[in-house]
Amino acid sequence: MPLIRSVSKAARQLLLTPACGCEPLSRSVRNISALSRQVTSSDASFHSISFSETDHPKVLITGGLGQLGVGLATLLRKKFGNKNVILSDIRMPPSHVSRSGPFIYADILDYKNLREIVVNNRITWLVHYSALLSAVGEANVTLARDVNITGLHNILDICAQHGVRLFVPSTIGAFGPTSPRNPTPDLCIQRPRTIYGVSKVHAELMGEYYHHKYGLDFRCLRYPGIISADSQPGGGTTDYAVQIFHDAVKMGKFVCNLKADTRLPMMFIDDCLRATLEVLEAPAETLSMRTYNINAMSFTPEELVQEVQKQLPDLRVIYDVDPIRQAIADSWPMNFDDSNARKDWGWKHDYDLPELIQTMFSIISPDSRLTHAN
Ligand SMILES: NC(=O)c1ccc[n+]([C@@H]2O[C@H](COP(=O)([O-])OP(=O)(O)OC[C@H]3O[C@@H](n4cnc5c(N)ncnc54)[C@H](O)[C@@H]3O)[C@@H](O)[C@H]2O)c1
Ligand SMILES: C[C@@H](O)[C@H](N)C(=O)O
Repeated sequence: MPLIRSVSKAARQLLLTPACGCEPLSRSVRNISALSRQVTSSDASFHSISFSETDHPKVLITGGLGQLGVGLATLLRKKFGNKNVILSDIRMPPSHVSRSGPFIYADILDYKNLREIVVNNRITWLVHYSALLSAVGEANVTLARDVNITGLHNILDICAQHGVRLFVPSTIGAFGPTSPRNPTPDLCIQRPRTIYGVSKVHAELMGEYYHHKYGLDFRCLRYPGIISADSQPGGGTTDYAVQIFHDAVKMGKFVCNLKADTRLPMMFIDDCLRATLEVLEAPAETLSMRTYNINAMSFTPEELVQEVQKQLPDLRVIYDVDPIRQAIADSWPMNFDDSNARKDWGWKHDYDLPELIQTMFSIISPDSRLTHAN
């Protein structure tokens, strides 16, 4: 069985080189042959991997041209070196992204191409950011199902077969109207009402199942709505909390598509990306779970407007509620309980609402423009 031999060799190397950050593969060596996707013996010799050449992980980020990927690549490249972090997406990278480090075309629905990229680049960590977000997903359920569920299956199989540590973000959207909403704990009823939420619960459960069954080193954080100054959100329900800063500065006017009293958990991007690196680096024995809530702040549009108006008192706000986004927001947590993340691997946010406002306005000046990754 050449596949078993090559995986056993990789497992031995992993055990000898813990600095690569990968968990022992003993369980996956026992179980990997049970993986549903058939791997031929010629594939198996192609898979032969060694992590002993480097102390740094070799990272692939899928869906890397969205709101979060470029920022994460910048953070990881500072720590692990430019050539060790590859951004990928199906869109054309803007020139500043191409110049900043390796970029590769990768469609997560193309299993063979994805596997080739992982193998040829000796990937040891994969951050799976490709997804259709909540509002865009409701507008195109079939595509959301393909990208968020079929795409995830490709990622899971490839990572399990090649001993790759896998990070998949989940979301406040993985909860639904029957979940406790204030606060929402890690373990409770999850019955989301969006294809986005359904696909994220599926990702959480499949990742945890592959961890237990095949030893996949799966790590998952449920992000709140993420607020960034220099990258554009990709079509979610929490997008208003980014847009308000730009519209306030450029136009002095903001049209809010959620009701004034809609409370949602939110986080500044720097906290989100640091949490991602921290959980990826956390020793496996500190992780009592594989899927954690992380939290920072929680506010309503009205509260955010009040804070923004302290900086720009002339800002005018109109509420023009989008019923689809409002129904989604009304089914999501108002506050997140992230006590397990704080206890297990020391999670601590840096940005509350005042620091967020100060930082956003220090980046977005009247002369600034949103950086469009597309
Ligand atoms: N931004 C947030 O507020 C937030 C909150 C919670 C969770 N998340 C999760 O974090 C991840 C990244 O979020 P984001 O805001 O950067 O998303 P985004 O929508 O901005 O970017 C997603 C990227 O996926 C890419 N993509 C789509 N189809 C693809 C395919 N077939 N193959 C490869 N790539 C494909 C898109 O081109 C896009 O660049 C997502 O999984 C999202 O669910 C984000
Ligand atoms: C919350 C998160 O998953 C995303 N920003 C959305 O609103 O869809």
